[in-house]
Amino acid sequence: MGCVVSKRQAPAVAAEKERPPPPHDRPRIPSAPPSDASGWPAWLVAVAGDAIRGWTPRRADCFQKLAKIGSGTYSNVYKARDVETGRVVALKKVRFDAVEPESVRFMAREITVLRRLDHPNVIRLEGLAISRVSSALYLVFEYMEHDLAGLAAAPGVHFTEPQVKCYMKQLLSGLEHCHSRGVLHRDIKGSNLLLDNEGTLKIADFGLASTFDPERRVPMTSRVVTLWYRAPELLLGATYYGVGVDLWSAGCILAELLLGKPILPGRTEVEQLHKIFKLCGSPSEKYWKKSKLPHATIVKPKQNYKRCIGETFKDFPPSSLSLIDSLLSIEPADRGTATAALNSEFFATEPCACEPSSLPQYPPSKEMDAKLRDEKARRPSAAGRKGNAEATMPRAHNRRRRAVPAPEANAELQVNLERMRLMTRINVTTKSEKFPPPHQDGAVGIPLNDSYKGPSSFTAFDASFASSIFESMEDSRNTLNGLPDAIVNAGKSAARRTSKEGTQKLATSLALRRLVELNRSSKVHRTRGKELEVFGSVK
Ligand SMILES: Nc1ncnc2c1ncn2[C@@H]1O[C@H](COP(=O)(O)OP(=O)(O)OP(=O)(O)O)[C@@H](O)[C@H]1O
Repeated sequence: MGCVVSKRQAPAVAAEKERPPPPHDRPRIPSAPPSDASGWPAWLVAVAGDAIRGWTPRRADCFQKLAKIGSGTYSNVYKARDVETGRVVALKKVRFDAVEPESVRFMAREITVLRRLDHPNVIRLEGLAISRVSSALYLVFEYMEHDLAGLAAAPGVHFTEPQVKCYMKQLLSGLEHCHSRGVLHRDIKGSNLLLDNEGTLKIADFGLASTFDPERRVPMTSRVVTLWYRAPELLLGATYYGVGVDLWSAGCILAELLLGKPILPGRTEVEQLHKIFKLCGSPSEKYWKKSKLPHATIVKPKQNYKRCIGETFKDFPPSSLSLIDSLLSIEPADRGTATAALNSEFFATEPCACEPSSLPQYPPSKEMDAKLRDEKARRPSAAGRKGNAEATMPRAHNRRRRAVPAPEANAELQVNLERMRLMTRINVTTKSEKFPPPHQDGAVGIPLNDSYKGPSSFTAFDASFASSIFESMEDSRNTLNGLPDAIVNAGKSAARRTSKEGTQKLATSLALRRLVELNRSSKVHRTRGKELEVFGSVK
């Protein structure tokens, strides 16, 4: 039953001339002479020779940048034209530090993973380009017009059941391929599911992906996956996990497409777990005993919740409920596999999935477009500023909250911690904190909210952090179990103060709390090197 996924290519277009990138776009990495005739820089060959083996770099000036289309934690993405062929491509300029081998290795992991994959529902890495001027490295991808998050948030877009089936079928087919090639994506979410104008969905952004071997399990970091799509075992600190983490995210996406909004929009890791338990039921005593997960004693709810997926989603097509039910199993093994999901009743029941090519043609819609639309709507117009502000402000329900990637949220924490370190003169910097990047950071309970304006808004963030973290801690007192009372009390009283002294005390208490967290997560930091080592050896 169902449809065959279309494999059509994006059309080629005429060539234009290239402009050099502006100076502020250049990374601070030193330019290095090419190592050999192939043109790869020495720092890349030395550390990540495997990732580039057999490939020749393109020159960055073979591409004309047309527009910036995305900006992530580790990259800026541009729509560009290949001057030689005239094809429009996406150029992902990756951020890394060429003098830090671990940073280069982390960046190269995305390339190695992508080169393992070859499927119509997985983004294809077409090549790599190097700028001789700035030593920047670009990943060259086929260009995709939309992403699922942006499309779902576009005004007036509502997906029918055959459309949802069409998208889900493609997502699960892509995941089936990744898993069969030993790749865990570890960041499945709407903005990483790209769509072209032919209706083809491709899984993108393998920046957090990892290889795995089900026969030889090795510990991996639990600091992966954007919060709203993060499986409970990761929230509980699991370091041994498998395909279940991607299937959980796929279950969240399926329910989100049918509901029209995210189903588990938690603001902190504790709140996220709470939302999961309220929907999926509290884990059994057997689960807690068996799992021995690191954070289990800290976040185990006192109250017992009954599973209520059927009641919550009573308006969903009945055949979707058993698939959602299995994908959102607390026990990872009960989520099955992508293949089992593709064979589920949902896809065999009428109405069947539509053909990708029959999907409506949408105007370009990316999560970034939705973000810009929201920002524009939020800015009062000149008339509004003159006194009619209310008329120009979007109503809260018109604004769709977006998933903030966990790495971004933790990057915010990282920057603030750096400042706190300066203020408090407590030096807790370790190499493992610097690399792997901020998303590996081990803190719990960081508020993610719409008001986040980036790392520069220290004061505003400080205030919201102070109030919301302790409010949420009051809500779920379990967060504080395990932290010394002195730290908790210092943090609470500091949060109540608005004076300079109060801010410093808050900083001190948070830095101390951070020390406790670092101690707790040092195991994860240590396993990180192992993960990379194993990654290198799995072929
Ligand atoms: N091949 C592509 N075609 C069109 N747009 C793309 C393509 N690849 C990425 N983008 C856009 O750029 C954005 C950022 O890309 P990507 O997710 O790979 O980077 P990232 O730095 O890992 O981001 P994040 O931190 O949000 O996970 C995407 O959400 C998407 O909108």
